[in-house]
Amino acid sequence: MSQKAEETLSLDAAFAALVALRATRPLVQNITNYVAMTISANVLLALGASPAMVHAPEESAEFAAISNALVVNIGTLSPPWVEGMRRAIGKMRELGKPWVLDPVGCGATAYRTGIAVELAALGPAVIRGNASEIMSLAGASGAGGKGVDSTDSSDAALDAARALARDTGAVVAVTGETDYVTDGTTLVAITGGHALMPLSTALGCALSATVGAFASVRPPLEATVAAMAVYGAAGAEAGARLTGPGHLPAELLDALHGIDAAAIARNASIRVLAGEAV
Ligand SMILES: Nc1ncnc2c1ncn2[C@@H]1O[C@H](COP(=O)(O)OP(=O)(O)OP(=O)(O)O)[C@@H](O)[C@H]1O
Ligand SMILES: Cc1ncsc1CCO
Ligand SMILES: [Mg+2]
Repeated sequence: MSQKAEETLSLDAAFAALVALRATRPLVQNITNYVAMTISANVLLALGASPAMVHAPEESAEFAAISNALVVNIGTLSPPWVEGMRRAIGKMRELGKPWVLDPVGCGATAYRTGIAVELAALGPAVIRGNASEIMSLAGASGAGGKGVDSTDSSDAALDAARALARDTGAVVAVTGETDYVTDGTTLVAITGGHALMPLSTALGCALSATVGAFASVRPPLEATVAAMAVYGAAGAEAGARLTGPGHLPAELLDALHGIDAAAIARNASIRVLAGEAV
C-alpha cells in the first residue's frame, strides 16, 4: 500500500473528515424516496450536516446552485422526479460540485434500470448501492435483487463494482456485511455495521446521503471510505444496544451524534486491498 493510501484511507482520516464536515456544516440536497426522507435528514443532522429534500423540476437546479453536494436516489421514482434529478445533476455538473447516485432497486423493472443507467452516465462522483443493485447496474447477466433488497453478498459484487467504476469514472461503494469501495484500481474493505441493519428500511439510503456530506469535504474515494467507516462504526455501536430492529434508527442517530475517534477505532476497520486478490 502506498504511503498516501495508508494516510488518507484510514480510521484517523475518517475521523478527520468528520471533524471537517462538522466544521463546515455542508448543505446536502437530497432527491430521495418517500421512505428514506426522514431518516436521511436525521442522519445528516446527527452527523453535523444540513439536509434539504428538494426535488421539483421547477426548483431543483436553483437549489443545486447553493448546495455543497447532491444525493440522487431513485427509490420511488416517477417522471417528474426524474426531470428534477436531471436538472439538479446538470447544475452540479456545470458548477463542478459532487453528486452521489443511489440506484435503488436497479434490475427490478425496465424503467428503473433504464433511469439508473442514464444517470450513472452523467458523471456521479460516487455510486452507492447494495450488491444486487451494483451487479445489475454494471450489466452482470441475470443480476437483480428482490425489489429493493439485495439477494447477493457484497463479496459477489466486487468484479461488478470495479467494472462499474471503470465504465463511469465514479467511485463505487457496494454495501453489505462488509462494505467495499473502489475507484476501479484501489479496492478498500470496511467492516462495521450490524446484522440488524438490513431489517430497518432506508439505512442504505441514509448512508448514501452520508456519502454526499463527506464528498463535500473530501475527494470521492477518501470521502466514501470515511462515510462507510463512520456510519459502520455508529451502526455497530447502535446494534450492540438493541434487542431487535425497532429502535435501530434512534440508536443509530444517537451513535452518529456522539461519535469520536475512539468509537470509530473500536467499531470499524479499513483494509486497503489495492491490487490484491480477494
Ligand atoms: N449483515 C450485515 N452486517 C453488518 N452490517 C450490515 C449488514 N448488512 C448491511 N449492513 C450495513 O447496513 C448499511 C446499509 O447497507 P445495505 O447494503 O443494507 O443497504 P441497502 O440494501 O441499500 O438498504 P436500503 O435500500 O434499505 O436503504 C451499511 O452500513 C452496511 O454496512
Ligand atoms: C422499501 C423501499 N421501497 C422503495 S424505496 C425503499 C427504501 C429502501 O430502499
Ligand atoms: Mg438501497
